[in-house]
Amino acid sequence: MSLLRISGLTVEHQGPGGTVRAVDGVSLALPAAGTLVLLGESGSGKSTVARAVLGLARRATRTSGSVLFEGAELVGAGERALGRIRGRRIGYVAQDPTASLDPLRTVGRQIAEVLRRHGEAAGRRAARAAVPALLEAAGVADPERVAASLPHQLSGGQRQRAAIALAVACRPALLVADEPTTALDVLLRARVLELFARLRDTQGTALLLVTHDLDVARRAGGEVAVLSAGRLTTTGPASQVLGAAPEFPHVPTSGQGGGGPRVEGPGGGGPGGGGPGGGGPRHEGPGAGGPYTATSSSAGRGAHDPYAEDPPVAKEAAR
Ligand SMILES: Nc1ncnc2c1ncn2[C@@H]1O[C@H](COP(=O)(O)OP(=O)(O)OP(=O)(O)O)[C@@H](O)[C@H]1O
Repeated sequence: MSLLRISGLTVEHQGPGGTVRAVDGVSLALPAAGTLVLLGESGSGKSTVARAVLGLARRATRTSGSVLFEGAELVGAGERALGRIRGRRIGYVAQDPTASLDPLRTVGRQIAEVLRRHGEAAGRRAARAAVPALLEAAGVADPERVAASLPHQLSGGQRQRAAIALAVACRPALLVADEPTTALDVLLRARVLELFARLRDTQGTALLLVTHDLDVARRAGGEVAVLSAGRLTTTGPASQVLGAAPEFPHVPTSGQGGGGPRVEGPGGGGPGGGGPGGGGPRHEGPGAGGPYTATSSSAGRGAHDPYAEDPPVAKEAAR
């Protein structure tokens, strides 16, 4: 039995301009301890699939099809049932780490609480003592200071790593990570991918990774599913779908279209420039080849904040 089996998932948003079919008949499977990368340009529907897995349907959204997680149907499930799964069996790292972190409590307190709630550490003192190692494993260089900080006192990269530590503190069976490395520099990006691989190897944590970045998709390994305008165009092992990874470190920078596998459009910025709705549309330059090619119609549609409407639920999901 697959840990996660998505069948014929279709999600439509009703807006003032009419109905947008963000996801159209997507079927995917992820085994326990597996890795599945959802790859696609901005607006292709990646985040919508991730939200459906978390049961984070928005108002004015119609979802059909099936999302089976550990044999339980999540499409149409009630908030109570979803609440038992989110933040316990499924950990969530959002594109924007501020959606996961409570702004009023220190990072250390938030992580310690998850550790206690999930029986990873007995008692307040043991939980607090376990926090720095968890932060360190998520790539935080000075874990004691970060644990004692409020989220706004941290840099964007530190916040993202703290959010990852929080999401994995409950030892979930599945980690859903939506562009978790977009705001990180290339070395931290590699460390986060290593962390995911270690979690898979040591705890059997499966990973559903959402990214627009070909390089991240290659390095994450596992299966890749390419989404374009809400539909799956290709699925298969990363090495087959995307070819071999270039030598590390490889830092795609500007939008000249030559050589590199990922090309930022003008204004897209380098690493760190791709926050929600930030920067220009991201797209592949000429010569990128492969199945992952942007269409100009969908590349410019990502200027919304995908979590703006439901921060409390997103926060709950990360606990
Ligand atoms: N609440 C909403 N109302 C209307 N349309 C929406 C809504 N949320 C998403 N969409 C549309 O659904 C499509 C898919 O959006 P989604 O956020 O899933 O894409 P994405 O591939 O994750 O993009 P990004 O990387 O920019 O987040 C886009 O066309 C988007 O504009």
